[in-house]
Amino acid sequence: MRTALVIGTGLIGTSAALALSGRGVVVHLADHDPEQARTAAALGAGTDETPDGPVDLVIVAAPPAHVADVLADAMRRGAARGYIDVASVKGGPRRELQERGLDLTPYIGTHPMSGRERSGPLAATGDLFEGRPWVLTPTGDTDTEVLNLALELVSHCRAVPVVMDADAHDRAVALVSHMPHLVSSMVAARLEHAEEAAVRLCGQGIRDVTRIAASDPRMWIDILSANPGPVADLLTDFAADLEETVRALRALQSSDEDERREGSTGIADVLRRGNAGQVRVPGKHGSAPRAYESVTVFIDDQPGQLARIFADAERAGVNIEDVRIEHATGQQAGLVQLAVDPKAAPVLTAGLRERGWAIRQ
Ligand SMILES: NC(=O)C1=CN([C@@H]2O[C@H](COP(=O)(O)OP(=O)(O)OC[C@H]3O[C@@H](n4cnc5c(N)ncnc54)[C@H](O)[C@@H]3O)[C@@H](O)[C@H]2O)C=CC1
Ligand SMILES: O=C(O)C(=O)Cc1ccc(O)cc1
Repeated sequence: MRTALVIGTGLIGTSAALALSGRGVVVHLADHDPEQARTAAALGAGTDETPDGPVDLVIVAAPPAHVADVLADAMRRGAARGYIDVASVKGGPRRELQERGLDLTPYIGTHPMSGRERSGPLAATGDLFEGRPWVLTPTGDTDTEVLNLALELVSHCRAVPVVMDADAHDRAVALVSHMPHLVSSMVAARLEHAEEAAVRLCGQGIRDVTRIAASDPRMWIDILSANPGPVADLLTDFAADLEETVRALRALQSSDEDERREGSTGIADVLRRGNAGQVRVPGKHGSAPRAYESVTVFIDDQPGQLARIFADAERAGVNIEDVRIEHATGQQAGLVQLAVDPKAAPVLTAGLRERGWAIRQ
């Protein structure tokens, strides 16, 4: 691929453009708000000048509700050899294009499974898609040359291509992204009017559960409007679980011992099923999940602390698989949790202690 045109230069479009530009592809940037394209160009994602002739690949990164319009317009004016979009839903845009009677052989619906809570070009990074799945939904009619262009894009972004049927994709993302997003929002919504004294106690658990609730509601209204059926089906099952759980908790309040036992069984059941689902979440690089052991180190909130811990871990010959930081409420201090291979945990603990670090037992 030598040239590309990104239409919609927000978070996703600009991130893809940065990755392509970094690999020597000439990238043109367009947005219905020219200021966004100018910003993306200023960040080094390409040029906001209109291409002279057809480019190799058009990448449409506008909100889902606009994708079919933007694609249809680009296809009608013969803007490229191949066309893709990156919208978070895949069935709707394809059907809309079909209804317009367009030749869909040069089109592939795609979806990079990577994002951030922030929108716009200023939130973009060229490494956003690294190691993440990038779903491609070609059909039997898709032009092979276009599939190759899409695969080249995925490879330039260092993402992992995953081929799926468009509707199967929409059911899958309802399960792993859209439904969890709403549940996160509903948990976070409980905090809106909560007392300050309660909110101050927030720890890592609620931070994890509510992180994605910080996202831009406009984008999520678009996403959910394009995939309402599968999400509503999943929330119906979720509501049944909620009802069961409330019933079990009420039973735990009973003075009757049998009822309390039943309540306890009900709660144990939901927690056990949660464990069984959680272990299916893929580990890093999309591999099968691995059980790591956590070594927790106390740090002061000062420059250079993390760099020193990492250097000391290297001296101990231990590979850090993952890392998270828990900030202590109201103190300039925190806890760094280093996830390591279980066999390496005692080695790391001893190595860090030797170099003066305080390790949580
Ligand atoms: N935000 C995320 O985490 C992810 C989003 N996506 C998908 O990527 C697409 C873009 O999302 P973001 O980059 O997050 O949004 P964004 O809000 O950061 O950027 C969207 C851009 O599209 C432009 N735009 C809107 N209507 C347009 C039109 N008719 N023609 C040209 N440009 C138009 C906007 O001005 C804006 O610059 C969406 O379809 C979304 O579903 C895919 C994966 C992850
Ligand atoms: O939901 C997730 O897993 C995210 O991390 C962010 C995200 C949001 C929207 C998408 O279309 C894809 C990914």
